[in-house]
Amino acid sequence: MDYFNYRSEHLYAEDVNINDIATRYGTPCYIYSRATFERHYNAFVDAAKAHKNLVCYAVKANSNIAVLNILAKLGSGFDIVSQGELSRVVAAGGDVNKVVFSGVAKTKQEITYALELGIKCFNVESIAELHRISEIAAELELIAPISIRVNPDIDAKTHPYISTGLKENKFGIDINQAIEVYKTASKLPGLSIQGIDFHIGSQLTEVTPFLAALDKILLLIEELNQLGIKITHLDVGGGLGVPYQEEEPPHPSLYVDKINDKLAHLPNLELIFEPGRAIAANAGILVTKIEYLKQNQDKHFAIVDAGMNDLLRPSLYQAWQNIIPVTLKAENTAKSYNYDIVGPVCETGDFLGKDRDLALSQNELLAVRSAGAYGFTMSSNYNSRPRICEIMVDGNQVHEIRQRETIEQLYQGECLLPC
Ligand SMILES: Cc1ncc(COP(=O)(O)O)c(C=O)c1O
Ligand SMILES: N[C@@H](CCCC[NH3+])C(=O)O
Repeated sequence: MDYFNYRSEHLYAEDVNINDIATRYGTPCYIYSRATFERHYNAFVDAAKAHKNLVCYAVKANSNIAVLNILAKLGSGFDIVSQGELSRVVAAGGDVNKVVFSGVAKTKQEITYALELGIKCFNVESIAELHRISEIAAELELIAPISIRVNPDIDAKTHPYISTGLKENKFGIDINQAIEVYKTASKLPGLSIQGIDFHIGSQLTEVTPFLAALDKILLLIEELNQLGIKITHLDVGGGLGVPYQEEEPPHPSLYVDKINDKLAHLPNLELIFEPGRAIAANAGILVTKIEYLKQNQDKHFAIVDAGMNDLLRPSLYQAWQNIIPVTLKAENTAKSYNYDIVGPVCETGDFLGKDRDLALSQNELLAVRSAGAYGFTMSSNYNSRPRICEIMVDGNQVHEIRQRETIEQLYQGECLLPC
């Protein structure tokens, strides 16, 4: 089921014509579907019912507080990686008791903030971090709930930049050191061992790497048990992929089922999922206008008003995202060419898509699909371009959930030298 559909020749988000949104709010803009966020979140929760579970949405995928609020209302927990993300969860009315804190570089300030708020768990990524958390907790006379993020050295078979579970990646603690680290944790003041976690990468299109990692982690849990170190939750991270092009990732229910199958002998272990992309990617599109069409030799360019600063994935990972017209043309009204869809930024790598066979005209609108995750959150002001607005469609209602930045906001906080 898709909440972005054509009705006659016009693309709609739920019950709203995309052209109407673009006319009212301008382009480029991100447009999200509330029903899609809810459906994707519920797919995880419904599937996970067989086991005690908590879905902690990965805030980095799409951190708009309206998105977080929609998920919080459904009971979601959150996976965060910074004080900024945690503040967003609080601003969105999220439950801090359902927050897990990942990330390799947690600062003293961030740890203190999270500890005082009373988050569910720190996912610890190094021995040095473990000591830092212990010292801060002891000083504040608080107990920090912790989990060790284990790096299981498993190939996630995804893009190298978004693979996180190999021993050469900076994430987590080497699986061979994990037992020693748990032993240390059990002796340090201010810590309460709660769980074990792993996250092997993003945009995984098969379950096999997850299950291979899980096998290694289950052996570790057994070893911990024998040492008398009890854990109450297992956090399997995020990483489930989505279909951008021809990928066929498993449906969340299949993925969750396969994980549940492996945990049948551990009914009291709470299972935590940290999906980001699988919830947010296909809940959003990026709408952009063609400013100019241009032909150099045999090359056709459609130069659009959105660039790599608005959607970085194609430039950074050579990621393919579908690009479709917002209004379908009657056949034979425009000639189709092989286009590179490029942005306004002064970089050769500034493109949204390459080699797309499309019949295009100046000023028409295009929609880049699957842009709800790692779209706005990775955007920047490069080339002094204001960040664009975000719109949430809810049935036939349209809400501007983030205003387009103004030109003045670009240099807010900057100042001239006194002379
Ligand atoms: C620790 C952690 N959890 C969850 C996620 C979310 O991943 P995804 O969006 O692929 O589900 C990430 C990002 O890769 C992550 O680093
Ligand atoms: N930003 C990446 C995913 C990285 C996930 C964070 N560990 C993407 O757009 O695919």
